[in-house]
Amino acid sequence: MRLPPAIIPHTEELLREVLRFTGPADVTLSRYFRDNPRLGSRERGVIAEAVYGLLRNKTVLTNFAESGIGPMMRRLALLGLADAVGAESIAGLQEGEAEWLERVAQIDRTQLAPQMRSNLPPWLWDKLVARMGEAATLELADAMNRPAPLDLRVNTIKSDRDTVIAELAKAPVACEPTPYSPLGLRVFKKPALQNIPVFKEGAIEVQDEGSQLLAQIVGAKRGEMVVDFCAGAGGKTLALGALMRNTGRLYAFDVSEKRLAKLKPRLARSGLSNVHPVVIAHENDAKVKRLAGKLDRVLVDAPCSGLGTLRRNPDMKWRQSVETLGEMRAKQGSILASAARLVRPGGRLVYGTCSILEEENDEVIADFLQSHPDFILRPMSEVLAEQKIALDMGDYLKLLPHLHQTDGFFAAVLERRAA
Ligand SMILES: C[S@@+](CC[C@H](N)C(=O)[O-])C[C@H]1O[C@@H](n2cnc3c(N)ncnc32)[C@H](O)[C@@H]1O
Repeated sequence: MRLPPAIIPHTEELLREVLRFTGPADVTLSRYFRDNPRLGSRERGVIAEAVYGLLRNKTVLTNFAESGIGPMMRRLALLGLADAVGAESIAGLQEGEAEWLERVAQIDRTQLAPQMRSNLPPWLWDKLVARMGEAATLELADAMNRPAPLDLRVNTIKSDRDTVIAELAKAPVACEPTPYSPLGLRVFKKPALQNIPVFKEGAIEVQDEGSQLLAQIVGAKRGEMVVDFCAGAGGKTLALGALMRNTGRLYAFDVSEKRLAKLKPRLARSGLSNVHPVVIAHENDAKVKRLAGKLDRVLVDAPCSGLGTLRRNPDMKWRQSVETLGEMRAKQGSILASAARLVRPGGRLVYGTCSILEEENDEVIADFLQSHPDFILRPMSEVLAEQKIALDMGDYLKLLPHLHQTDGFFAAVLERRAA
């Protein structure tokens, strides 16, 4: 079925805003749809797919757009829409546009130069190729250019994985257990979860399998004192609280009151009562210092470039640069150093990011270990064995979309030497 012609100017206008990269694309999209309430759900879906497709394949599509006619933003909108729904579904094309889209559709994209095909910015392409070679970088880029499946985590305070699979089947939602996380389910079609009883009852939460694993390797146990230092909207906090069986004390710190506020309704659904959200002004806040040396486990899910989450946030690759990475790294080091003071002798500090870059990962840990001789690295292979997670890793957890079908994640487990 053909789409209404107004889809083209709407996509064009939205792209104009999104491609300024002044804020996250998903925020710009939500605002645009709020401001244009007459757009139906099908139209919104198509426009979003076109915009996200354009962000994913910007290098290739910008190159194709050069051969077209008419204003550049319209050409980009048409290419995004043609990739999303096929040129034959677009109504309101002007003279020559259908033929041009037909010519573009004939191009064999696998024959394009590797860097163009990767749709990565040159600085990122160069960095990844230097580390992993061209073939692996292309595989990684291809995997990051495909939308992520929907992963769920079963909340063991409320249910278990088998029960949830059976309950979802009634909805009906087909899913399968995730390969590595013992609590994960992968759903291939994206249902409206809000109306499904197991979601309303708090038995499931949306969480990428990689993110579930990061919470799992913290190894938080019943009755412990734990801090989630960068809790945000609480994805990992909720997983940690359940792993602690709703006992002990789990502090959820964040500098963003807005993000922590989003944790509240999730907490209410989860049935957890061991979580204490605390807004801090910065990583050296007095509220942090008061807990020095008292914690069994501290998780630092650090603010990062987000380059491991390109499947969901393809705009990140265009919003980051070598300069923003440098700023991020300084912040990460400072947060990790402050969080380390909370850990009791023998306690553990877990550092994680959703970045695939060594600058934000291995290098932050190397710097930390050099300046903190009272901490040692616990090899990830050992930590995973403790948690009975069948993943083959060395010193660190390094999850990659093309190898593990998760977002890109990094994690290191550090232990404070016993006094
Ligand atoms: C990767 S996100 C956390 C995601 C969250 N843990 C989850 O699983 O949903 C990083 C968080 O760090 C917070 N942050 C930034 N600077 C911080 C600081 N100095 N101290 C504590 N949190 C900080 C940000 O507000 C953001 O919510």
